[in-house]
Amino acid sequence: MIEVSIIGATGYTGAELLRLLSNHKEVEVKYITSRKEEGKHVFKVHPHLKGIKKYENLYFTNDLDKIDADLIFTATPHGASMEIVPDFIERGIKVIDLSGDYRFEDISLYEKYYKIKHKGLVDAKIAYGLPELHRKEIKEAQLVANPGCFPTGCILAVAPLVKEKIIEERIIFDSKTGVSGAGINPTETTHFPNVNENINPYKITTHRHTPEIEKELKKLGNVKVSFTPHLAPITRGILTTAHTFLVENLDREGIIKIYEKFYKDEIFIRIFSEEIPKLTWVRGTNFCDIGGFEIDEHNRLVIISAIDNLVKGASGQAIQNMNIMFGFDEKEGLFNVGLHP
Ligand SMILES: NC(=O)C1=CN([C@@H]2O[C@H](COP(=O)(O)OP(=O)(O)OC[C@H]3O[C@@H](n4cnc5c(N)ncnc54)[C@H](OP(=O)(O)O)[C@@H]3O)[C@@H](O)[C@H]2O)C=CC1
Ligand SMILES: CC(=O)N[C@@H](CCC(=O)OP(=O)(O)O)C(=O)O
Repeated sequence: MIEVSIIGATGYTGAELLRLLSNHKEVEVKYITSRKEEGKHVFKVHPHLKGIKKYENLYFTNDLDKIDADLIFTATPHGASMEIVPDFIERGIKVIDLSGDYRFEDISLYEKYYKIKHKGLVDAKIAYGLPELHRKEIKEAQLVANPGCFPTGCILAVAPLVKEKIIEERIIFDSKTGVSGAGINPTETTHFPNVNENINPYKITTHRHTPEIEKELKKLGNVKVSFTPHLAPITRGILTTAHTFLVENLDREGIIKIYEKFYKDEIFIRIFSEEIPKLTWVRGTNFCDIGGFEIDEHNRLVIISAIDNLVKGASGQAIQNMNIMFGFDEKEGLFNVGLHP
């Protein structure tokens, strides 16, 4: 049994950590933090958690100096995490950061896209927390940089193709996301009448997840990544359509075999050879469903992936990383089926 604490537990990913950890056999939640809800009981801020026995004595605190645990999740915005994480690292505590602050080995790339000055990486082993590609590093890390939601769906959709070098360098990702990806604070962009009955493209060529996807895929092979996100009138989920171009004449069955082999030991990757993945199949789950595998007459190979942005795209993946870091069963607290329909 380990103790964990959550910084930023009023937000969407913090709340999702609490929801998923309520079922985790190896974890007690010791501290949860908030600046604006200090002193309040967890059930007051998150009434959907009411009745969870292990949270009966859990109150929000804002005293970060007193926080300790075997592991701390920082579910805080980028820029805020780098102010908080170094102190925990110096105190020898393991940390999983859900923001983008520690995802880049090259800080100048971070600064270019996030448009903020980075305070510098910490003196500790840092792993990029995508278990399907970095399980060994995650196991040995003191700090895990949990991947971005879009990068999770995009990278997993094409990793086998890049590794096998059977596609051209250029890959185009078109992703549709649910509004919870934007966090708990409403904005003009997330205002209901602006979202409802619309599909709104945004940051069409400049989204900060583009370099994250590219630098990770470059570890597998040469790629040039183009990425465009769209806000869809749904609460959870990211559906990604990946457009790739085959360099040799391969058939659909051959491609599917490559995916099945690449992901054969991955419990959270489901390959669909016939059906096209749907967001409701993964809603509330840690699965990344992959399908499509159709090839047009110009050798364009289209792959579709579906994840829940709050689970495999954030808090579920963070718990999967925690399970790896502490040697727990990787499925613990995470193996459930989607809220379909
Ligand atoms: N939503 C998603 O689908 C995904 C989000 N992420 C990333 O995870 C992180 C959290 O996202 P999300 O939960 O959506 O964000 P929210 O805006 O919903 O929540 C952020 C939380 O962080 C706390 N917080 C904000 N600033 C500070 C600060 N300076 N110091 C301490 N606490 C602070 C806030 O709590 P309070 O105001 O109560 O103090 C708030 O509850 C972000 O970096 C985000 O980019 C990653 C993948 C997916
Ligand atoms: C709908 C929406 O606004 N989504 C967010 C993704 C948030 C996120 O996951 O950010 P990080 O993974 O980088 O922390 C966006 O496009 O900025």
